[in-house]
Amino acid sequence: MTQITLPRPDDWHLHLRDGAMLRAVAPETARHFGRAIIMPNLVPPVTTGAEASAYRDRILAALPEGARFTPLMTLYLTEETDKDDLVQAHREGIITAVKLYPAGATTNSASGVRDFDKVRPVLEAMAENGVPLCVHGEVVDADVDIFDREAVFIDRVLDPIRRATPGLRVVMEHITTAQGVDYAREGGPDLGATITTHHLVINRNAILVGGIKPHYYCLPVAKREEHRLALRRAATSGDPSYFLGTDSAPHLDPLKENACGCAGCFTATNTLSILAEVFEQEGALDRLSAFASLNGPNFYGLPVNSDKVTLTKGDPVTYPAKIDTADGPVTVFDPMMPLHWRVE
Ligand SMILES: NC(=O)N[C@@H](CC(=O)O)C(=O)O
Ligand SMILES: [Zn+2]
Ligand SMILES: [Zn+2]
Repeated sequence: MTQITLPRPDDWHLHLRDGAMLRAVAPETARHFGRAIIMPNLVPPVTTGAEASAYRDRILAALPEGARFTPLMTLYLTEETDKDDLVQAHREGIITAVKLYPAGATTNSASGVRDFDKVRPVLEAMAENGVPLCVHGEVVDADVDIFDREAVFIDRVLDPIRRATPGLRVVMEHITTAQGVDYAREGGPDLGATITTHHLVINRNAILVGGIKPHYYCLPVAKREEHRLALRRAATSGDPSYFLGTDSAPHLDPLKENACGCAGCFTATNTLSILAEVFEQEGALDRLSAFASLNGPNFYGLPVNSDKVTLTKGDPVTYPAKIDTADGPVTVFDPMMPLHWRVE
């Protein structure tokens, strides 16, 4: 096969940031994707319907002329979240989902949830009103090894929340483990999971072998090879539980190449070429559309995009090593392999 055509893909987990960074990265996603779930972890976070609406306007203003890209907004869940404002923002179509960050788990998560009992009434209102909860699934307890934080979160936090809140629709964001893959598969129609592009490509060696490679550091941190292989089987299976959420998470290079570097891989620029390469390696090009274009809208109850994208196989594609923002450069994720699929 040298050409594939799919319904225009969507990105069900994306960081666009704000200001100069937003203006630089929004066109990178809008070039290939129809919609994206926009993460609310700005500083300060997007916590109210009014803030989500204003942020959506800033995103639309940052898009190139003629772009057909729809940002799907989220609210950042805090222990102070006003459930009436949340439900109203969802009814009015301002927000598509709500994001749960355990406090301290990742970039800009200090305002996240510490005591899960405090958000129980909000979660119940979300279940009643069909508002999906997107979850960064890692515990932050100092005694839990960073490579175990996702698996422990499933047992200690996620499973109890789901049992206590029947009907709550949950997306396990950026799963990185075989345990995440298994839990998502067995969770029924109210549970889905996003998988990033980079976790299909790298295992934890990418971060540490031959020196510290800050551009491969993200959260949840990449795990052992057996977990990467489980993610590849899941993503390429066609199973409706799994869909693409790139978690493209730009940080300025000086903040990554730093004694305390930020977590996040910036993959918006070359994601579709990487995915086509991965799916071809797995003999699953015919299932790329399920993962990138169909399963996400089906989970969220949205129509599949009506326009198409075509990828053509040929000589290795070129893409910039970095993109420029008015505040400095951002390194594009290097998949450490040639990419042969060009997006037309
Ligand atoms: N994935 C990351 O490593 N970083 C994300 C936050 C997140 O998605 O956890 C970011 O905002 O930079
Ligand atoms: Zn996260
Ligand atoms: Zn993220």
